Amino acid sequence: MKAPIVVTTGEPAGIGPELALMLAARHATDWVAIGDPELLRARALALGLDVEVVIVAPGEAHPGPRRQRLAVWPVALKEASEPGVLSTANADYVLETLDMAVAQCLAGKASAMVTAPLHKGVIRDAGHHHFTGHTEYLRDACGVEEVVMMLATDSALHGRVVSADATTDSLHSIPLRVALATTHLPLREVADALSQKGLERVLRILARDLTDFFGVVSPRIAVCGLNPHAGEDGHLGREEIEIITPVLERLREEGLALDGPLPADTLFTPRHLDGVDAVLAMYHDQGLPVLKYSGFGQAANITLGLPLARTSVDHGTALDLAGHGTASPDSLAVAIALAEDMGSRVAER
Ligand SMILES: NC(=O)C1=CN([C@@H]2O[C@H](COP(=O)(O)OP(=O)(O)OC[C@H]3O[C@@H](n4cnc5c(N)ncnc54)[C@H](O)[C@@H]3O)[C@@H](O)[C@H]2O)C=CC1
Ligand SMILES: NCC(=O)COP(=O)(O)O
Repeated sequence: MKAPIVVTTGEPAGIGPELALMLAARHATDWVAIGDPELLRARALALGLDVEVVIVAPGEAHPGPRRQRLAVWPVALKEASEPGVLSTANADYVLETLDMAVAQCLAGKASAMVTAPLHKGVIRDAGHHHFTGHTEYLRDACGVEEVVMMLATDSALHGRVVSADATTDSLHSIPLRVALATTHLPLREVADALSQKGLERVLRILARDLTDFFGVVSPRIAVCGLNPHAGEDGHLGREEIEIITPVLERLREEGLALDGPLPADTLFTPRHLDGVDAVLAMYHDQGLPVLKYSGFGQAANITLGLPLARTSVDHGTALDLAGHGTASPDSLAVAIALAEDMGSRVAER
């Protein structure tokens, strides 16, 4: 029996639980949700979604795909949850769903994990002061030194090369993969967090996983500078000269195809993206606004460098929409489809 993909349902006050239910209402699903079955039943009832929530023992196989049925490996809420209302009491519940997913993936009982959004702030407020996101939590849970966050628009999930039509003047038609050199940290700490060693590790993971998971044989990666105009020859910052360029030169000697460091403002234009397989941005809000402008709601977030396959949605908890049934489940569907593909490739390597 094939191990199922598991979908952690995320922050119980957010849209995660209802997105899982919406997909189960529309399609015959063969993945297993991890979360509180009573929460899911209550949300289904409130939203008028005709979905039977079936409890399965953790690690056990899916009972078989059928539309309007959602299989769940149960984790109990710490207290009842209202849509849109955060509670620190349920932070440990959210983390327990992740721990179950990791343990079952590493034990071979799950083939990949997909995460619905959690709320980073409420988990920190609950006392997990070092928590910054799934990406870093999974890195530590899996005991690896470095991981890479990459988001990809749906159209960039498969196929060899991100090929921009040079005559296109809109980003909307361009498949994009955007990876980050740093993830969740205050902007004022970004420059200090960049190092030659870290950047080299990130580029090696990115190049390897573009090949392993996306079938790109010799990936070409465009690397952003950190500073305006990529530092303007040192007049607007020295990170390009002291950190980024030496790493790129070293890795080019090994045969990696790396462009840059390039000014980030013009890198994200059709001509510069032509033939590029992924962009490496130096920080979260340098790269992700472009990705989201290009394909918000139709993209997936992938953690590269883990010993398991993990994908996620491209959005957050959307507390403003929770409980209304109006949020789009499309990104979750994209993330699940990608996890299917990645899961089989992780098993091969
Ligand atoms: N993978 C994850 O667990 C992620 C978690 N977050 C967390 O989510 C929380 C809220 O973050 P925000 O920055 O407010 O971003 P957000 O994505 O939750 O909301 C931004 C805007 O997008 C809308 N939106 C989000 N998802 C949507 C969907 N599926 N369909 C339609 N509209 C949607 C929201 O209504 C809101 O107007 C934060 O704690 C953040 O850290 C954010 C991104 C990813
Ligand atoms: N904006 C993407 C993001 O914050 C993803 O966070 P996470 O998957 O590490 O929780």
